[in-house]
Amino acid sequence: MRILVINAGSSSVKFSVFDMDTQTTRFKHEIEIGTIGFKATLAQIPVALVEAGETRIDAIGHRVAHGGEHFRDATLVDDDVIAAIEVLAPLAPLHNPPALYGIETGRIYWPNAPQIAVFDTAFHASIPACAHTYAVPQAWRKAGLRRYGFHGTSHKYVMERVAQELKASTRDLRIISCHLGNGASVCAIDRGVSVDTSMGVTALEGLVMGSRSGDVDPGIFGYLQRSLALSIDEIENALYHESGLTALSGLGNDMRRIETAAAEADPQAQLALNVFAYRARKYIGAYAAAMGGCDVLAFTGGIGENSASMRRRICDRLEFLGLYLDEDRNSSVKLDGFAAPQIQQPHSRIRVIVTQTREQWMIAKEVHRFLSVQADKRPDQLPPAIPVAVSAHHVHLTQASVEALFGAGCQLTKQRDLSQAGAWTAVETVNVIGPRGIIRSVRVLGPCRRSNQIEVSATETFTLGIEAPVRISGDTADTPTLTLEGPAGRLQTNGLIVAQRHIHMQPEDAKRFGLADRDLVDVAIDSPPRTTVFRDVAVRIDPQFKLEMHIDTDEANAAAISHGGDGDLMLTLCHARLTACKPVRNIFITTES
Ligand SMILES: Nc1ncnc2c1ncn2[C@@H]1O[C@H](COP(=O)(O)OP(=O)(O)O)[C@@H](O)[C@H]1O
Ligand SMILES: CC(=O)OP(=O)(O)O
Ligand SMILES: [Mg+2]
Repeated sequence: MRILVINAGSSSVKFSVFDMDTQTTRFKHEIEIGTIGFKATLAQIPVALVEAGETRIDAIGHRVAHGGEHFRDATLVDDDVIAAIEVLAPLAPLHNPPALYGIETGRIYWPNAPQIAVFDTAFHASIPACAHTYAVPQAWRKAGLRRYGFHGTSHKYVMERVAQELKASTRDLRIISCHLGNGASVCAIDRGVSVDTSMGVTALEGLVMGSRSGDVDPGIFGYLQRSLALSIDEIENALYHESGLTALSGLGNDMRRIETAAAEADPQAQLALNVFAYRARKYIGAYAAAMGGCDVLAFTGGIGENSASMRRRICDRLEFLGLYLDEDRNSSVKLDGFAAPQIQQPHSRIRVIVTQTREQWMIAKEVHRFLSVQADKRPDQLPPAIPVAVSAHHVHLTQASVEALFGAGCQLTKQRDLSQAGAWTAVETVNVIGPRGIIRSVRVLGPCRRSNQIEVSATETFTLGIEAPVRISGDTADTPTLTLEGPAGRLQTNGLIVAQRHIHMQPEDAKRFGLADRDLVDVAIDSPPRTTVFRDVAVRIDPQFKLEMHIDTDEANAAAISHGGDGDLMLTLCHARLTACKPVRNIFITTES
């Protein structure tokens, strides 16, 4: 299959043709938008392809910057999708209109090729509410005002490439990805998912960019309107087109030119570099705090890839995080092929990696995957129903904790077996104590484990007064600490999680469904009048497992599944079905090779 990918950025249009059978790039080209505008630039694509002999196109992938609330995955473009992208255009005025024009071009020149939109915002759908919510009136938030974030395809590629380079799983890494191009953003990627990013509801927030301001005080709008009599359109236009490096340097948006002028003692150019670097450094510090640490700092985008001196400026004063750049390695970075060199000193706690971004390749992979899933989605292949069980709050304990809570030498007493082989409820219960409140008589599950794990619903984290991460069972690194109380004593322990909804299945089930461990799937539970589709359901595969989906009490309540209150655990209550035979995505994809 040959896929044409069109990536309409704010300063350039990049397009490539990939052969997915051989996993090779057949053709790639980039045109600066410059003064001719995006329409004239995009019109050159068919011409360039014909000249290169690339006339066979089986499918077209489009980078669409803004997908809003609705588009979390690659989507087949039809009239409704075009209309939805148009509606979002005011939130991405530099990006969605060129993407739409690219789609129109595709329809005219390759009318038989399916067109698939891949959204910048999709990778950031995982950002938690505390990071995506603006503290503004509810009516505005209802109207869709929230952090969406952009450059998601690029940040996702950086995550995968970094993990591959370090021979690590993305689930073990906290990555801060800096995409520094004409548009620029930073992303905090915590164990495989985006948890914060510097761009917001529009691609105007965050870092200083080529011609965009990045963060400003929202108070300036009223001030500029009243004091300088500027209209909203004038203010917005200036923030998009006449700000950033262009405004600070007075030399335009080209970082090379600004660096040259700064070296020749131009004070405006020097200020531009300092403001750019300072803002980036500030976000890196903030995201290290957001993730409780950082393992990798990655640079990509035209500036991140090419400007050793900007990387140096940004990393200066990050030594307190344990980040020590190696000056020689930094200044001798060569990104031939798919190189991803490490440029930190040997004793640096944080690895610093530079890599070219590969947005077009990522989009081609998404398109290919999307079309393969479509091909497999025949109704007769839909898998059978999956039993659903609801887990109430419960704890898993180590033997040492059992003794601390119930007395020296105490062993848990089995109450009854649970549906998953080897798991049982114990007679014992504990009180779970947080800074704000207590959950009493929480059931202990056996057998003992290697670490303590306390599973509560998101609602109950408010009772406790502690914020808990959504995690797959067993993944308790860096989880909050609280107090457990038993008849023989109290114990401070970490391990508080809200369990990620998941499906247990055997390898044979997985094969039948075409799924791999840790794939994320969409699952529908038909429970009228509150039929619910759960997304981000993790697949867990083990020969010991029995096919069963587990949700918590909050999720059961949302889907109107009656589960007999907080005490009951794991009774099969209803059935769910996968909405497709293929994963939506995998939580911890590490390599593309
Ligand atoms: N060798 C270099 N040194 C410094 N900056 C560079 C270099 N090469 C490219 N850049 C900068 O990269 C930016 C463009 O980045 P790019 O990622 O290609 O843009 P876009 O966001 O349009 O995709 C420009 O500011 C350009 O000056
Ligand atoms: C979202 C954005 O700013 O993209 P680009 O860097 O391609 O302009
Ligand atoms: Mg870019």
